[in-house]
Amino acid sequence: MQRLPFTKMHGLGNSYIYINAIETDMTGVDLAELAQQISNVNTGIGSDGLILIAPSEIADVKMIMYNKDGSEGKTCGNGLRCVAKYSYENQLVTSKTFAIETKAGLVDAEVSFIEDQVDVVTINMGEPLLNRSQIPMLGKEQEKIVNEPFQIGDQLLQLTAVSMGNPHAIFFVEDINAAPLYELGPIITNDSRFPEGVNVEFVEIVNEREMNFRVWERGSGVTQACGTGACAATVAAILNGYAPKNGAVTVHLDGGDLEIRLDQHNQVWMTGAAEVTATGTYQLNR
Ligand SMILES: N[C@H](CCC[C@H](N)C(=O)O)C(=O)O
Repeated sequence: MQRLPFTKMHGLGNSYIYINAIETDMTGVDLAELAQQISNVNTGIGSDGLILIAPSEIADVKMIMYNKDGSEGKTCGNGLRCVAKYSYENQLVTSKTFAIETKAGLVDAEVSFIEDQVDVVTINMGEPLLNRSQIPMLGKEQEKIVNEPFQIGDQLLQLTAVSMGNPHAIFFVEDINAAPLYELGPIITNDSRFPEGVNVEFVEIVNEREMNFRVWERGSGVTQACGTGACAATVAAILNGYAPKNGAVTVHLDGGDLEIRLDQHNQVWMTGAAEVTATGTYQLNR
């Protein structure tokens, strides 16, 4: 019976079970299966998925991320903030700025403190990808998908698609509380026009500096927050003229607020909280 030390952490309620794979040998463990098991709120610990903090040859640490359904994600904004917090507080890194490797590439993290605890983390999430082939999305229309008609069943929506290393379909609505999140989220996330699936976001513009946001995540369903989604939604708002370029936007997610900024070098910066919920040991092979 293998016992796995874990830390449960969340970014605005978007929680994952984190395993330090630098100290715990995960060789031979089926990570997709483990993600499904450990995420189960009844027979597991309960989370939106599994994240390993692993050795990296090109950065200070590596994040390996799985959604609740066992699908592997290429990157995860809330996960990156928690990986940064854990890495600093557990001496995996010594500087307060360091690099994290993901399947979508390298990101730079900076941790800031209240007393000796990491309270807020800023991540440079890199450059948004806008071309149809980069999302990826099928179709022969124009390369960038900005306010494009998107027929789903008997409803015609306006789609803006952005990749932050993972795919996001953003729909602007008048009232976030009336957004068809549970009706259309599970349908759009598996729509064949997105060959790798897609994270689905509904966004209500409050003003040019604020937006309300809800998400149906690829592989996890409705979560309390989605960091890459908040980045993608901010880029989409700028593309549609709802927010100023190089502006800072406060994104109000179900679980709290993220500060997102697109700088003059086309880099997307995300700042927000990262919190530890619990530590313990998980019994594998049950
Ligand atoms: N479901 C996403 C990964 C997690 C993203 C989200 N939790 C975040 O904070 O960015 C995907 O399959 O692309």
